[in-house]
Amino acid sequence: MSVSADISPAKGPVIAVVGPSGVGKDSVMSGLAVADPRLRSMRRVITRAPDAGGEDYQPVSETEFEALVQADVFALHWRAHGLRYGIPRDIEKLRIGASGVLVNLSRAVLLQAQEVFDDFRVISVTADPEVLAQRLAGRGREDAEEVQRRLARASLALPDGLRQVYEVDNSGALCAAIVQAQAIIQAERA
Ligand SMILES: Nc1ncnc2c1ncn2[C@@H]1O[C@H](COP(=O)(O)OP(=O)(O)O)[C@@H](O)[C@H]1O
Ligand SMILES: O=P(O)(O)OC[C@H]1O[C@H](OP(=O)(O)OP(=O)(O)O)[C@H](O)[C@@H]1O
Repeated sequence: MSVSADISPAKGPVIAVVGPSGVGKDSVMSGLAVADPRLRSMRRVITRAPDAGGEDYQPVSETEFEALVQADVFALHWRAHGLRYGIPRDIEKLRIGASGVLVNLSRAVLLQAQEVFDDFRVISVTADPEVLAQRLAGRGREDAEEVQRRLARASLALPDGLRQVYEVDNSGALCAAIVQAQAIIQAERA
């Protein structure tokens, strides 16, 4: 009788990149993904207008989003900023053979995410409050009122009970934050 070895490729961790609006989550994620092609990025489903710019996302209507919820398509979904966001269960396929899958999550769903994903890490991106205000205004995706609403949510704390949380300060140059995040990911891999 022969015993066959398990040769299925390993699954990379789910790496949540979190922090206040405008802190640089999408910018850090893009920089990490460019530097390491084995690091994948999860495309989110969002009830946002299709032409809003910024991250690559799948735009859907409220009705379409609700149909996806009912069809149990999402591993995680939440509401914030008047929008609905979903992470399809397909994220598990993206993990196969990857060094990790980056995903932009709400700080409010992290404990749930820790239960859903068997290998889950959090990179918490921070920046000084005045820097946040400048970046949000400079990005130009939201109007002034929405920028104020987002700034009011900036200090939301991370939940207690997260097992693997690492902080990256993006108050300065973006490349410095990317280097910090790379060091964290590589140290965890070693
Ligand atoms: N370190 C940085 N220095 C200068 N501008 C930055 C830096 N990081 C991000 N930005 C800019 O700030 C804005 C918000 O960044 P973004 O990645 O969209 O943040 P988030 O995804 O956290 O909302 C964007 O216009 C981006 O180009
Ligand atoms: O609960 P919080 O941690 O405050 O996060 C709320 C939402 O804000 C971010 O969304 P989005 O990417 O649309 O906005 P951002 O790019 O301005 O951060 C994040 O991905 C969450 O969906």
